Amino acid sequence: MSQKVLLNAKEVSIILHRLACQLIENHDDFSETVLIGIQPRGKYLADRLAKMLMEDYGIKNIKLGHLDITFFRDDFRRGDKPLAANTTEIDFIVENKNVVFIDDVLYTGRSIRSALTAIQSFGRPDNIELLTLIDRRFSRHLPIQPNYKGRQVDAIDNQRVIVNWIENQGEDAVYLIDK
Ligand SMILES: O=P(O)(O)OC[C@H]1O[C@H](OP(=O)(O)OP(=O)(O)O)[C@H](O)[C@@H]1O
Ligand SMILES: O=c1cc[nH]c(=O)[nH]1
Repeated sequence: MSQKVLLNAKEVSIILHRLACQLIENHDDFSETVLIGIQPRGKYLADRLAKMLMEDYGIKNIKLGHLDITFFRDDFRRGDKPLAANTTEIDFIVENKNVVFIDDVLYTGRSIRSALTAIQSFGRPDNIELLTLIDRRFSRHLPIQPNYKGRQVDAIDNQRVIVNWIENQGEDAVYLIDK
């Protein structure tokens, strides 16, 4: 299996700081904004960005949640994937808020489509944006695009982008692998 490093730890760090600054540019003190990490892998990126916003940029009271999309996927009853639900943790109101979905990779857009349905149970946000570390462009099945992206990647269908975080894999790095 061949493997190529797309981003090393230093590059991930630079990109995370840029994304944090772009969020601040658009969301000011975040008083009307909530960050939602899409489970399972968007959680790591969302947690990291929230920590950075608070500790490195002095933003107080970031509202951070995690959204499980398992039962909202369009392949849910098809048996295409083993079922492994995660937790949803949203202990604030999303009604009339600016919601920022956060995920590590945007590929077909189907996960984000599921998230758009799942969030409806929590109210009607004013608007929803999408932040992704990796945008696999030219791969979309749905008209969904990121508002904030770390790096655009061209990859073919039998390749996969893998995002590792210190918190789960012991390193910050992004790889492109041949499946
Ligand atoms: O835009 P999409 O095609 O939905 O792919 C993006 C999703 O894929 C990954 O999750 P996961 O590995 O759980 O899902 P996957 O098996 O569909 O790639 C990743 O963390 C995104 O959530
Ligand atoms: O390359 C891809 C495609 C979907 N999801 C991932 O995590 N990586």
